[in-house]
Formats: sequence, structure tokens, C-alpha cells
Amino acid sequence: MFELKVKTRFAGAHQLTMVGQKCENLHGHNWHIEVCVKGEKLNSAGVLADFGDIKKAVRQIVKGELDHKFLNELEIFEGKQPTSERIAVYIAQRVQVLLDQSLDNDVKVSKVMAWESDDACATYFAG
Ligand SMILES: Nc1nc2c(c(=O)[nH]1)N=C([C@H](O)[C@H](O)COP(=O)(O)OP(=O)(O)OP(=O)(O)O)CN2
Ligand SMILES: [Zn+2]
Repeated sequence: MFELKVKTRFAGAHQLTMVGQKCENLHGHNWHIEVCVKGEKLNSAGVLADFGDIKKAVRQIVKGELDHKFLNELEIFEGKQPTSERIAVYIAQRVQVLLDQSLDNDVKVSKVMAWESDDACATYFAG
């Protein structure tokens, strides 16, 4: 089994209802996102997948859909709080769809880490 990891980041704003806590106020974070993918077989080039192809898929979602957005207003979080946990799940699911479309090799998103600050991170284990 091989596992690859790529990183990116985005700036976003959100408000979380967590009774009586400071995150109820509108505020922002510079999320650091790490995406891991795994698979059994190397392709003819000797890689599980080109880092560049994985970065492209991750950036399409993170930079294209989340960066500089007020996350509470996005349709994907309608009726749901945009927590780091939910951000990680969303990225995992959307990146998997893009990788299924673009790669020949069997590559699965294994986990996504959403670092909200230097000392707080939510990890979603996708499989
Ligand atoms: N499990 C989660 N807990 C919290 C989340 C979350 O997404 N998942 N989010 C928040 C808020 O976004 C809040 O802005 C950050 O809270 P916190 O880390 O407590 O605050 P600071 O970054 O200011 O860190 P300090 O250590 O208090 O200085 C809250 N919880
Ligand atoms: Zn926050």
C-alpha cells in the first residue's frame, strides 16, 4: 500500500453556533488542508499518481469553491454548520470524484486534515 499527501490552504469566514462561545461571532481562519490518497499499485511511471494531478484536483475544490468565501452561505453547508470536520468531509468527497474522472490508477482519498489554526485540526478518515 502506498500513501501520498498534498497540502494547500484557503482563507474563509464562518460563524458557528456553539452556545456562549466566541466562535458565534463572524470570524475567519487560514485553513491548512492536507489530503492523503492511497492505493496498491504503481503505474508504468513508477508512481501511484502524479502529485501534480492530485494537487490539481485538490486546488480545484479548495481554491475554486472554498477560498475567500463566507462558508455559512455556501449551498453545500445549507442547514449545516461549516465546521472543520464538515470541510474535511466535503473536500474528501469532491476530490474523490475528480480523481475517479482523471486517473487511470485505483486511487482512494484516505484522509483529509483541516487545520483551523496551528494547534487545532479535524481529520476525516475516508476509508
Ligand atoms: N471540533 C471542532 N471544534 C471547534 C471548531 C471546529 O470546527 N471543530 N471550530 C471552532 C471555531 O472555528 C473557533 O474559531 C476556533 O476555536 P478555538 O480553537 O477554540 O479558538 P482559537 O483559535 O482562538 O484558539 P485558542 O486556543 O482559544 O487561542 C471551535 N471549536
Ligand atoms: Zn472558527
